[in-house]
Amino acid sequence: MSKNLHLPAIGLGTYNLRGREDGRAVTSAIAVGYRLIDSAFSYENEGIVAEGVARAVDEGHAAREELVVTSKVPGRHFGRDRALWAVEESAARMRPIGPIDLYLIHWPNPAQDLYVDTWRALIEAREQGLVRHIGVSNFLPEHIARLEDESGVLPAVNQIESHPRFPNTEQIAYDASRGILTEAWSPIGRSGELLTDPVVAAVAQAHGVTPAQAVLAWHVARGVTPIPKSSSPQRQAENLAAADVVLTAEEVAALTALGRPDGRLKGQDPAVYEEM
Ligand SMILES: NC(=O)C1=CN([C@@H]2O[C@H](COP(=O)(O)OP(=O)(O)OC[C@H]3O[C@@H](n4cnc5c(N)ncnc54)[C@H](OP(=O)(O)O)[C@@H]3O)[C@@H](O)[C@H]2O)C=CC1
Ligand SMILES: O=C(O)C(=O)[C@@H](O)[C@H](O)C(=O)CO
Repeated sequence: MSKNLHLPAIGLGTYNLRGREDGRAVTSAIAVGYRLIDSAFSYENEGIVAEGVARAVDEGHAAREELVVTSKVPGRHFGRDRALWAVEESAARMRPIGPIDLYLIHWPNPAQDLYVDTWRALIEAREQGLVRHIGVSNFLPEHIARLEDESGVLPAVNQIESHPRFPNTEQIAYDASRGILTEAWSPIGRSGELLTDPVVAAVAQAHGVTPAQAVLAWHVARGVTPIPKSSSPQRQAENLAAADVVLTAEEVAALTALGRPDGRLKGQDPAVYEEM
C-alpha cells in the first residue's frame, strides 16, 4: 500500500453479514473485483470478514496489498485507553490479514465529547503499525475542524450517509476541500423505495442498466466511493459494474434533486445522534 490512501470507485458494505457462510460473500466480492471492504467493531463480523479476505487472497483473487479492509471504533469504546483496546481487539479478530488498512471513528457522538481523545488513540494505533490509515465516519465540518485544531491530523476518509434522498452535497464538498475522501453508506437507500423512483428508473432505462447501477453511477460521478452491501455474487458484480456507467451532468442533477431535508433513512443526524 502506498503512503497515501487510494480508494477504488466502489467498495463492499458488510452490515448484517454474519457467520462463516456470509464470510463467503466477502470472498466472492473480491473474486468479482472489489478491493475496498467495509466492516466495524459493532457489526460483530470482523473475524468472518478477515477470514473471507484471507480466503480470497489464498485463492489468488487479489494480492493482500491491493485491498483496503476497513473497521471502526464504536462509541462504547471511546476515550484514549478504551479506543486503543478496541483497535487491538479489532486487529486480533482480523489477525489473518495483518494490519487493518483503514480504521474509522464510527460516529462523533458530540454529547459524549470523547471523539478527540479517540482520534489521538487512532493516531497512536497508526504509529504502532496496528492500522495503516485512519479516518472518521458521520463527521460534520465542525467535528473535523476540531480534530485538526486539537491534533493537527486530518482524517483520510469520512464515511457518511449519502443517496439521492439525502445527497449530503455540502459535506462532500467540505471533505474535498480538506483533501478527505468521502465514502457513501447506504448508497442505494438500503434497497427501499428509492429503487422504484421514476427518475431513477428513467436514468437506468436511458443507459440500459438497473436502478441500483444508475444510483451507484451517480455517486461515482460525484467523486464519492459508495459501499453497497450485497451477499449475492450476482448483485455484487452488478453493483461493481456501475463504475463504468457514465451519467450526463443533467442526469446527475436530476438524481440529486430527489434529495429532501428529512431524507435520512433513519433520521440519524450526527449533530445530535449518539451510537454506542
Ligand atoms: N458508517 C456508518 O454509520 C454506516 C455504515 N454502513 C456501511 O455501508 C454499507 C452499505 O449500506 P447498507 O445500509 O448496507 O445499505 P445499501 O444501500 O448498501 O443496501 C443494501 C441492501 O440492498 C440490497 N441490494 C444490494 N445490491 C442490490 C441491487 N443491485 N439491487 C437491489 N437490491 C440490492 C441488499 O440485499 P442483498 O444482500 O440480498 O443483495 C441489501 O438488502 C453497510 O453494509 C455498512 O458496511 C451502513 C450504515 C451506516
Ligand atoms: O450500520 C452502521 O454502521 C450504523 O452505524 C448503524 O447506525 C446503522 O445505520 C443502523 O441503522 C443501526 O440500526
